[in-house]
Amino acid sequence: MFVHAHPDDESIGTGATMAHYAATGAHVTLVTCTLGEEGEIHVPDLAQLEAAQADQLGGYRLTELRQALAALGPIDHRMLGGAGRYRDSGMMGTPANEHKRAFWGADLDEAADHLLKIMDEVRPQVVVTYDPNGFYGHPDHIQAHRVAMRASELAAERGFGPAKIYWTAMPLSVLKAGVEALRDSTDNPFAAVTDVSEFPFGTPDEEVAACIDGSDFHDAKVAALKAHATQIPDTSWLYSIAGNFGQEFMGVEHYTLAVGDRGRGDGPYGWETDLFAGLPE
Ligand SMILES: CC(=O)N[C@H]1[C@@H](O[C@@H]2[C@H](O)[C@H](O)[C@@H](O)[C@H](O)[C@H]2O)O[C@H](CO)[C@@H](O)[C@@H]1O
Ligand SMILES: [Zn+2]
Repeated sequence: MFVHAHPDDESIGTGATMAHYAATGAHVTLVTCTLGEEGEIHVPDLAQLEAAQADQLGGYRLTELRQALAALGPIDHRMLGGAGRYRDSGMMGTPANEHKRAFWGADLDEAADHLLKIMDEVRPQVVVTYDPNGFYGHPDHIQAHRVAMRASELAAERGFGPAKIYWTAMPLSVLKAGVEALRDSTDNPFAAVTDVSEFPFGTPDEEVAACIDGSDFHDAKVAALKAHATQIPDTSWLYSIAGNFGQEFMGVEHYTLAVGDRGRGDGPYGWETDLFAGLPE
């Protein structure tokens, strides 16, 4: 089960992992917490859907999300509390944080109860969400982390908690390699970056627990990103990295292990190659 904040996060952060496990026949559930109503719009013809005008972007992003999931494989998709229950809170400190339905202001136990109901039905062995900083500090990502962890705690009290909980992560070695790979690129989005510590994310390699190689699903992930056209323009840094550093960046996704026991792993830090490592077959 993947718990994500907005339509597009599932593809950007865990698209290759989701496609990998969907292809193995695992039951992959995605829970999306908001419709992304406050997002930018990189498709000029749709500019008037923005929150300040028609305020229809959320509904449109749900169609983008469904198209993205079709590219990733059979995915059981749920909206937390039903579509429209929680609203995209906007970037930290913006007025949208105060909207009466903003996810950032949601009652934690009420939101966790919505997720608990899905967990009781699906009984996930593994849950994937963000770290306490929401990977990069977005309020909806931080709240998604809190709701996922609270629901998992309540599920465990009821005897159906997940055996393992992972948080998305970007190893510093991969960040460094990505910045280096783009250094001579004409459209280097990170040209101003002098040190990877400037990024709001990045995990020391020794703290990473799992590296899921979904390179076989690189194209599926790119197709899913393309589906999110209002958020990810063709000029996005995501694609420039794909061109210069694609397989490693786009097809391989990393995680820290927040709950559960690590299974057998590879390499200098014993990174698991399977999120189900160590669980009974
Ligand atoms: C990947 C992700 O979480 N995207 C969020 C994020 O989008 C950012 C936002 O539009 C910001 O204004 C841009 O400068 C930045 O480039 C975007 O990544 O926040 C949006 C508003 O909450 C959200 O809709 C989007 O899914
Ligand atoms: Zn997001």
